[in-house]
Amino acid sequence: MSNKRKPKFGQNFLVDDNARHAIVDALGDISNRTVLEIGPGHGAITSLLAPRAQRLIALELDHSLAAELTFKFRDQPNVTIVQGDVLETDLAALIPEGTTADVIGNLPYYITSDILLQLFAAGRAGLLNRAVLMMQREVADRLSASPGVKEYGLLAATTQVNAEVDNLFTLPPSAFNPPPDVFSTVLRLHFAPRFEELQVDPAGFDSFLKQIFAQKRKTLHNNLRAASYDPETLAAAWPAEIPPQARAESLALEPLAALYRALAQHPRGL
Ligand SMILES: C[S@@+](CC[C@H](N)C(=O)[O-])C[C@H]1O[C@@H](n2cnc3c(N)ncnc32)[C@H](O)[C@@H]1O
Repeated sequence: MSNKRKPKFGQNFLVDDNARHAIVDALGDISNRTVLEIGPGHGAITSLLAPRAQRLIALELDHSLAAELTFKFRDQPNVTIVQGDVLETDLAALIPEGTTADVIGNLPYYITSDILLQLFAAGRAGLLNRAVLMMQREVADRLSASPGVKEYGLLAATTQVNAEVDNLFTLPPSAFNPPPDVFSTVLRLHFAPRFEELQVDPAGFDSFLKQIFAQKRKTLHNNLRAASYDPETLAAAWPAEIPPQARAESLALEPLAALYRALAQHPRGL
């Protein structure tokens, strides 16, 4: 079988010099930081990070690119190239104990959501401080959307309960070689899990968010009915601040957390 059409791991390499500087600058002072780079490719960002970071660990799935970078950075002892799948990598094992790391990456777009969930878990474990990530513009818009706008949904709520999000800048396809079909946006995340402040347990609130955002066209009430909450339980627990016909998409995290806490106190009928 020919290898010609084998999918190549979302490889669109950044060729815009201003953009690669802006991405690395967005991480701020990294002179005493451990930085994890996801998908270094040919090293467009890596070569700027190497002289700035105290320690740089770059995770690349593609064997030939990992070999190319290992050779390129062979004389820079603060740089480690790891060949492997980021999603199969235990990030904790890469970060010196008792410290936090920063993450940077022009992400392989086909696994953006999985990488984000992995980073949120590491953020909750207190392993990460901030991340500068490039992703497809539409996905970035969904992560950073506010309640009430059409892009707001499960991805925004999940992101914003784990991190503060800054939408930094957008690049056209021509910034890459080969050019992707989509525009790309760079976001900065500051990992700041809000579970304690919202008085919710992380795993339970995660599941609750999945239930209430399950069907966009349904009201919050009807999504909870579909998730097998009985009407009496919902009536007894419903906070006065949430209109009966509200959709989850129109509500901030605080009222959603209030509803979650109230439901947790009521026996749940089926
Ligand atoms: C969009 S390219 C970015 C390359 C380079 N950072 C740049 O800006 O030019 C994504 C990179 O992620 C790598 N990659 C894809 N899937 C990966 C995975 N599961 N784990 C680690 N790296 C991956 C690809 O091989 C590719 O080098």
